[in-house]
Amino acid sequence: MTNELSRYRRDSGAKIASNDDTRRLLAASQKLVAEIARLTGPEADIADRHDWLETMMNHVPDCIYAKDAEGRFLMANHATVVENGFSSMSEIVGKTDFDLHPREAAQSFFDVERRVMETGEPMFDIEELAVVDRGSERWLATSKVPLRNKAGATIGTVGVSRDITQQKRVERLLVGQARLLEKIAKSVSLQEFFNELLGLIESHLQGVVGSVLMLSEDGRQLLTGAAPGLDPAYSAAIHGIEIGPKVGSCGTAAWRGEPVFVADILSDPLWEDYTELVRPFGYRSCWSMPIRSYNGQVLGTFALYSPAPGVPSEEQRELISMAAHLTGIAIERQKTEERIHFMAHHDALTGLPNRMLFDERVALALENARRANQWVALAFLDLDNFKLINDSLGHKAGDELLRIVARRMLSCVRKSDMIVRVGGDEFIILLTDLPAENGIVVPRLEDIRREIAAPLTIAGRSLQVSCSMGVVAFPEHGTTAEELLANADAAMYRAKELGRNNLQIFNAQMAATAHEKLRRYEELREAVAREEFVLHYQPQMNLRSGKIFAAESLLRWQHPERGIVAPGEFIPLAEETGLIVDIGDWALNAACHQNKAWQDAGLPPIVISVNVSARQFRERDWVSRVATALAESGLEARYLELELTESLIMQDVPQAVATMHALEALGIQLAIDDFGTGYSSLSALKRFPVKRLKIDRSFVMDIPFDEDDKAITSAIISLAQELGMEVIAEGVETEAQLEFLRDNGCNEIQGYFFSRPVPAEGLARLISAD
Ligand SMILES: Nc1nc2c(ncn2[C@@H]2O[C@H](COP(=O)(O)O[C@H]3[C@@H](O)[C@H](n4cnc5c(=O)[nH]c(N)nc54)O[C@@H]3COP(=O)(O)O)[C@@H](O)[C@H]2O)c(=O)[nH]1
Repeated sequence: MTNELSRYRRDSGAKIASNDDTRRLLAASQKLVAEIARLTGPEADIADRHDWLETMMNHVPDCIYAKDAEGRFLMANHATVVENGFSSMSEIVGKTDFDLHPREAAQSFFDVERRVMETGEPMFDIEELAVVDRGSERWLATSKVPLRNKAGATIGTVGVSRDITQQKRVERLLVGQARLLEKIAKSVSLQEFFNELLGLIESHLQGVVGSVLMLSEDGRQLLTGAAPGLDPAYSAAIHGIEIGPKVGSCGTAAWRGEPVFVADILSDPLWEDYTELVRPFGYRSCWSMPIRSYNGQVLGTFALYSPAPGVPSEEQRELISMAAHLTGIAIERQKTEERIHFMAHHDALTGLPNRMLFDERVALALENARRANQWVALAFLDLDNFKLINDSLGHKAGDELLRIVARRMLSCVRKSDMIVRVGGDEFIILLTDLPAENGIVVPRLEDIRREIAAPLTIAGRSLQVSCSMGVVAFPEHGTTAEELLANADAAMYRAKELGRNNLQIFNAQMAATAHEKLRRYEELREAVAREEFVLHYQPQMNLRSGKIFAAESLLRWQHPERGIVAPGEFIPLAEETGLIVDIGDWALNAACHQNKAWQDAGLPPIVISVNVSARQFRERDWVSRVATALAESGLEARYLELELTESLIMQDVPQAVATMHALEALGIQLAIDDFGTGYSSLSALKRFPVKRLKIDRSFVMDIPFDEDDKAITSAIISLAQELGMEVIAEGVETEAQLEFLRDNGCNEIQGYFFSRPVPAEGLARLISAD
């Protein structure tokens, strides 16, 4: 051991197994034992054997030594002599570790030797951490075996110590790397990761300090990520430095996108402009490596500073490279997580916060307002006629409109406020930090309405959109987010009822209306559960044959107290709440079963038509539900017709066409209901696999008096004929209407003129009488 050894620390106990090298050395030391016995015994004169043994021992780079029972050196090889600062063995013989080392270290060596002597058992590979002056460490693997005389009595120990510092450093580095990767996997903060990484590198390469600098969002500046070992004043001085072709090591490395290893800061031209800045801190060399993303984009720099001039060794280069690589992974990982978090909390189309983020923030906003005795305003906003724009100008235009509206709203609020897209064309506006007084909220929300209503151009068309708002204020209209949202919804409903394009502040009457709506919903939900429905049937007549060829099934609610309730009273609520899906399923199944029952009863077969709502049609398994209804009832598909409205189809034409083809493939007939009231494009119409157009009652109603209605009706009849479709007129109440329709080529009619909708038995009578 060298004179530099100032402190020794025993790190671990003995290991039972030894490695091959140790075994080899122990074998050699056994020979030494024998030789010592010989040298100290009566036959101490075999000089030749002594010579070769000494040569062998002195060429071994490890320390080999023998001590007596009191720990006095009996002999030591050349490595031991030199390590302890002597030049010949005679200088060390007779000395103990207490003469050579600090007491604590000497005691620990002696304790091991005493244990070996007492137990008679060797101890292998005791790892000892030796800390030398100036803090550098050395690791030793020491093995000690008992030294016995001829009679077998233990008279001391033989020891072998080898330097395993390099192996230990590599091990520690590998463990450190694994721990860093684990930290990346566990998504620890970047700060924690950087500090751990720099700690690892700095402990491995003593005398250097590291820094991680991150490139700013705009890619122009370097910002300090972590540099715990650098002088804080220096870190502060380079924070925000603009990258460039001659900006020290890091600024240049980030600019060039390649490593920049500067051997002498004080003379290198890259540091020319910064020598005065760095000089007081004493850094002389700086080796910087760009940190890159998976796709090669520069994210920052990893650098090592040393007080000594020079270029990095191969090992140092490898470490810098490894550190920059791991840092890149950690930064990318964090960016990915931030992106995922952002996507989960924001609307992809507008970039606005979504409902999830709103739910997370609103409770906090209310709590803050409560504590500060402030108000919070919450408004539901719905664009008027958005669907019309979306359907007529296409989804791309609709998306563009939503983005413009989002931008306009954002321009009217403060950073602390929140605009949330909750879906479709619905938004929530959350205004916070409001003084507790009336008269502030409405003007600010009216500003938003005005801004939204400003003219705009989309898809080459000039447009103006209005919106409706329902507004509540905390704490006046509710104290919890749920209560406020429900009341804002009620106010919004009222705004729509009043013809849209207005703002309504919540009031008690709205609460009553909302409660009534909720009550009606609950009642309808129970009606669905109890199947309190019945179908009535309205016959459809062919004027040429004079026979009923089909009947439209029309739903009625058999209310336990109110008796038969017309669909107009509950279908809108069912559609709004989604209950229509279950109700529609019930109606479809009931109609199929009834038609099959009529056929089984021997009545002439007719087609039964069933109304389909948009919500039903959008169900992913809708086609298979229809197939199931047919299979379960046993009705042949050709006796079922589904009535789809124009607006339903136009909501998503490609999807609707695909679903219609799937239904057609089942063998079902399709009809477009209320034709003429929607806005089917004629080019789209010819792609629809539709058998029949139903002229809406509103056109038939005023025939023969209204010239426009007559013109529209005859145009629809001609269109159907051109497209090879059947055409039926509904709502036919008079002979004059019937004559007009017949004269214009429409031979299928439905209406009170022939029959009102009737219960199943009534229709059976009509068909049998036919
Ligand atoms: N999704 C579902 N919607 C359904 C279902 N059943 C009905 N409905 C929808 O309710 C609307 C109103 O139906 P209803 O009150 O039964 O009115 C129908 C007829 O009674 C009425 N009609 C028929 N002929 C005449 C007439 O000569 N004059 C006149 N004033 N009214 C008449 O028209 C309604 C049928 O219209 P349409 O469906 O457009 O053919 C109804 O419109 C359905 O949308 C259901 O099961 N599911």
